[in-house]
Amino acid sequence: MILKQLKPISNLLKATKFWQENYIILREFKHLRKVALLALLFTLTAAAFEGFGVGFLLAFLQSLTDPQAQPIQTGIHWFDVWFLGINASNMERLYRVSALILVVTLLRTGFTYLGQVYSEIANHNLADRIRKKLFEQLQSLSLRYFAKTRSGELVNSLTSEVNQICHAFGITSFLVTRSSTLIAYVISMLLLSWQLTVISVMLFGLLSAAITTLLGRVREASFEWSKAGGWYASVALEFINGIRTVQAFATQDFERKRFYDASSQLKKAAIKGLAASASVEPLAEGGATAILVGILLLAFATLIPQQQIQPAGLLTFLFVLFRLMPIVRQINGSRAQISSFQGPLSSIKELLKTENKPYLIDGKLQFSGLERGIDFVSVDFGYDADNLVLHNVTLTITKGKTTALVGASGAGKSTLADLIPRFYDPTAGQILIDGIDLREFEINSLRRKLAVVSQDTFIFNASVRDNIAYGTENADEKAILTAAKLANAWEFIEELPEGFDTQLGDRGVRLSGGQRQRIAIARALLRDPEILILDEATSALDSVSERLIQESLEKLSQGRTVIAIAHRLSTIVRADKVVVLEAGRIVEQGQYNELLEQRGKLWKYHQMQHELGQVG
Ligand SMILES: Nc1ncnc2c1ncn2[C@@H]1O[C@H](COP(=O)(O)OP(=O)(O)OP(=O)(O)O)[C@@H](O)[C@H]1O
Repeated sequence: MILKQLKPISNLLKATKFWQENYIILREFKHLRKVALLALLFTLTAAAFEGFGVGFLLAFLQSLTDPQAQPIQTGIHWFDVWFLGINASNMERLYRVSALILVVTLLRTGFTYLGQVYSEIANHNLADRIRKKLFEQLQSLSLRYFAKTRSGELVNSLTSEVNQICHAFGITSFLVTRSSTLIAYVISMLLLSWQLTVISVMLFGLLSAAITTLLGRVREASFEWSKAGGWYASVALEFINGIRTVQAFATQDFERKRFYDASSQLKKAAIKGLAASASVEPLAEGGATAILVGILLLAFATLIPQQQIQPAGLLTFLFVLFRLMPIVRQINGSRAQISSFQGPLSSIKELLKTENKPYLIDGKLQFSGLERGIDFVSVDFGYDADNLVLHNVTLTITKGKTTALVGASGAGKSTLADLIPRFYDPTAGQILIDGIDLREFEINSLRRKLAVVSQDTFIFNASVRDNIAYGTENADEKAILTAAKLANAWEFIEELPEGFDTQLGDRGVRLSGGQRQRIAIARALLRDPEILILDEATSALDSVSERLIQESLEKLSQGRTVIAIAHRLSTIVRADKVVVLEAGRIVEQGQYNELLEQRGKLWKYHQMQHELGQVG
């Protein structure tokens, strides 16, 4: 009901520049409107009590300074008789008004507390919603986006910048609280002396304009600060993730310099931002004090001699003005803080925007299984528009057969394989599954039938069991054990301190390359995929590990459609089809022995590896 009546106000708000610039975040308030409205209601009630308090204070001061004067009245008869005691003695009035001041103060502080609590609830709910929105956004983006964006910047936005935004909205609601108190005070001041109020408002207006100029500098500094924060997080993350390489290449000094530079830049940007933001409050306070003194002198020189204001009125006016000063200071301080959050706010808004990001548009068809095969028809692909990595690739991957991709490093083998789970979409041409364009299938229904095994499989910070069962819902213990055994992983899992319960990843045991691969194979076996993409390990494994992995891969491949990226030809001798890629083009395809007989590209690779002793 109330919400409907607020519609014209919300329409007006939507027309403002502020709304249009911050729409992407403000729209989240739609889900928090009840809490936000309660916060506003409590805040306004607290401000109203602040105004009543001033009125009662005037009555109190009048009883003290001028007992003979006509008592101050509200015009509400029962209230004036019962609460203000207009018919009672001066002492009695003093007691009643004192009690009223006490009650009003208690109510004011109570409502201020409720206002603050509810606005904090709104802020934290907002931060929670934004964090989840960012997560959804990142999950729906194509891998193209991640290839171009620094992970440190993303981590910085997801952690520190979201918190800063939450803080910014906390400050905004504080600003609303203080502004409504300010309005209550200005109304009380107007009732006490409109002349003094007009002069005060004009002077404070001038002060505010001066401060606004200063806030421009704060805003600018905040952008630099946010940029430096993102860069620092990137450097820190790279240093931690690359610690092995750093140590192996003895590049500690280089990394130290990079880290120190990023940290110093962050320090400089932070100091610059804070110095600009901190200069606002002293300026506001100095200006406000000068205004207060000026008004005091003016009142004594003109209004009191002309009897335009009584001493009790002037005292109350000055009391209000005195209480107003910290409020004006706080309002300006909050404005400065809000300006300093413009940098993070703009990063988050940028991240939430949808129009400038690559998405994979989901299809509608459910993929229920492969019937014939996958066809690449004149497929071109480039990570960026003017740099094609695959050129005119036409290829058939037949159901139940193994298709091996061979070629020099950088030829485009992994890129070609990445198009099948739709990590990327072709720049031109089509990929057909049983004659239907891949893009028509719902992505997850397709990916559920597919598994990728590569050496850089991500091991999660979880138990061995959970790592194997990752991506397979409701996997039972027996199936996990069978998968681990078939993948030849059980032997080393058994040796781990807590077997299946051993924690892996960040905080747990680190696995060797071969062990990681066997976990990946077990994960894929449990998933029981129809289509299997095998990206063979490039690093040399010892002959025992290699034999174990080869053996488990053969078990995994049985009865499935396999796309194998091979570096050592020995692993694909038995493939049904071999596709040779060179600089993104298919240069040969056919059966292994037939291609060897043609003495073309595959034969050359074969010869080279034969010399190295990698094929028989
Ligand atoms: N995320 C990416 N962003 C931009 N370019 C990329 C990306 N990944 C790969 N490339 C480029 O695409 C080309 C093909 O790379 P791809 O990884 O497909 O080759 P590959 O044949 O699998 O190589 P390798 O055998 O070394 O794994 C390379 O020139 C590479 O630099």
